[in-house]
Parts: sequence; C-alpha cells; structure tokens
Amino acid sequence: MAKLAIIGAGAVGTAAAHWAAVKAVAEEIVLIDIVPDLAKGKALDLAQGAPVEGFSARIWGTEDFSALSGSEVVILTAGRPRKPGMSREDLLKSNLEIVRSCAEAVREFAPECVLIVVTNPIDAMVYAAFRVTGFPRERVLGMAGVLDSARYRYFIAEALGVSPRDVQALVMGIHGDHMLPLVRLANVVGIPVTELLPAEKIAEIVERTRKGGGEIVSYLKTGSAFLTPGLSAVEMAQAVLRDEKRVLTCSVWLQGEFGFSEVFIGVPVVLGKGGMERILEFELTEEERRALKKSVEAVRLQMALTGL
Ligand SMILES: NC(=O)c1ccc[n+]([C@@H]2O[C@H](COP(=O)([O-])OP(=O)(O)OC[C@H]3O[C@@H](n4cnc5c(N)ncnc54)[C@H](O)[C@@H]3O)[C@@H](O)[C@H]2O)c1
Ligand SMILES: O=C(O)C[C@H](O)C(=O)O
Repeated sequence: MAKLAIIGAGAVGTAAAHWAAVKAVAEEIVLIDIVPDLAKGKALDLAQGAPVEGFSARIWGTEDFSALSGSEVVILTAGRPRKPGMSREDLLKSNLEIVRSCAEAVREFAPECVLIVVTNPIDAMVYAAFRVTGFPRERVLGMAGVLDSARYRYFIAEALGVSPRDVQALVMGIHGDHMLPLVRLANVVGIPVTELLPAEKIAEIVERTRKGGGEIVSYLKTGSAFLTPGLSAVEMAQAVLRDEKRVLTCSVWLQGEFGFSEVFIGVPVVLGKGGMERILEFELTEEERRALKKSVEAVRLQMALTGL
C-alpha cells in the first residue's frame, strides 16, 4: 500500500494533500505539523470531501513524526513563506533550522523514502536536507522546475490563445531571478515559439516567469503561491509512486552533468520508483551555459550560508 507523508500542514502542504487525494496517488496520506492539532484538523476537513469527490485514500494528521514510518515519498513543505518586500534568500536562516529538524526525522523514520523538498530558498534547503539525511542523490529532490515550467507554459499559452496542454517549455537553473526559461526549446506541439510570437513578447514572458513567485506574493500579501506549488510536488510524487518515468525538472545534486559538480540546480530528470533515475543531459548554447553558470554561482552562495 503506497503511503505519502507531507510535512507542514500550511498552505502548500494542504494543497499537496488535496491534489494527492483527488489524483489518488497513494492509499494513505499523512499530514504532519508541529502546531498542535493543525494537521489533524486539515486532514479531517479534507477527508470529509471523500464522499463528494469519490476518493478513497486514508487521510490523517498528527504532530508525531513517527507517522513518517513506511512512507515511500515524503514531501517537505515546513517553513515560512515570504511576504512582499522579501526575497526567498531572506528565509534561509529561519527555514534552515526547520528543514534540519524535519530532515533528521525523515532520516530516522523513513530512511528508504524519496524526499521532495519544497521549502524556500529551495536549492539551499534541498542541499541541507541532502546533507542531513545522508541519502543518495537519487532520493533527494527539490521542487521548483515543475512550477516554473508550468508558469512559463501558461504565459506562452495565454499569449497565443492556445491550450496550455499543447505548450512544452523548460525552465532550468536556480529557483530565483537567475532561472533559465529556455526560449530555444519552448514550442507549441513542436512549433518553436520563436516562430509564433515576436521577440519582445517572448522577452516579457521570460521576465514574468522569472518573477512569477514574486507576482503572486505581491497579490496575496500574507504568503506565497500554494495551489500550483502543491500540485507540482504531487506531480513529482506521483511519478515516483507509480514509476512513471516522467521527465520533470527537479533541483538535483550534479556530479559533472552540464559541466557542474557538487551543486543543487534545476535540470530535467527521469523520475521513477527510486527517485531520480537519470539526468537528461543535452548540449547548451554558449549563452545558455553562461546563464546556467550564473545560476550555479547564486546557489553556491546560498549553500555556503547553510554552513553544511
Ligand atoms: N519550491 C517552491 O517552488 C515553493 C513554492 C511555494 C512555496 N514554497 C515554500 O514552501 C514553504 C511553505 O509555504 P506555505 O505557504 O505552506 O507556508 P505556511 O506558513 O502556510 O505553512 C508552513 C507550515 O510549516 C509548519 N512548520 C513549521 N515548522 C515546522 C516543523 N519543524 N515541523 C513541521 N511543520 C512545521 C508551520 O506550522 C506551518 O503550518 C515556504 O518556505 C515557501 O516559501 C516553495
Ligand atoms: O515566491 C515564493 O516565495 C514562493 C515560491 O517560490 C513561488 O515561486 O511561488
């Protein structure tokens, strides 16, 4: 019986639990939060939707981390979101301690799981979780590329008035201002977007994608995006739980791929039962390589701040 655990019953964790239930990715879904009764209340509220929507997963909540036991996949969302005027890096210090303690619990209670980290600043937090758990790189993945790529695809679809399903596009690199929404590879059923949209419109979409999280923070004011972030984490979890071999952009520990080593960065990977099965490496243009290098340098600065 597949079990999914979600740490953090806040906005993203609850959205992830909701999508996981509706998409039936696991038979058991447990929400864990340190705030007494919060996860219990969120899980009960969600579970009561089962007769209406028709899902059948067992959904429950607790503040006891031993509930992680037996989980094939753990999604880590615990930690503060940013507010207007803040960068994701501003969260590093406070979220580092949270991620550290949660990763210790994951190591103790779910030593065989695939861990998907969502907490920001994501590339540094997934690095911290990698160090603390000591898991192999295949089982420690950061979620950002699925979300950033979804935003990029959505904005292209909106500009062209076509279904977002028919737009394919890839965002690599850091989850921050130096991310790389790749223009060369963006297409609508295989037709390059460069043949469908003027260069200025594409440049505008690339910039909006880079600032996509900040745009939502500026509207929400008290926190950050949660619906598509929760869905994106579940997309990754589903690929693992169902051994789908999906190609999704995840922040993973590079060991020479794309010319970089010992850094977490968003690249396209094949996801299956054991987590990351392989990195889909391809030739970058000189300009793309330079941009990826900037991303790598920015992540290295964040990683250094963790002291790990
Ligand atoms: N990677 C991404 O693309 C992405 C997207 C959206 C949000 N995020 C990040 O996800 C995190 C969560 O965002 P949110 O909107 O759900 O925040 P939130 O404040 O709504 O929820 C966070 C939850 O974590 C819980 N928590 C804190 N410390 C904990 C601990 N030690 N153990 C268990 N639970 C603990 C809190 O009680 C709270 O319920 C933030 O850091 C945010 O920046 C990342
Ligand atoms: O922008 C944020 O702080 C949250 C998240 O990283 C996002 O991109 O929505």
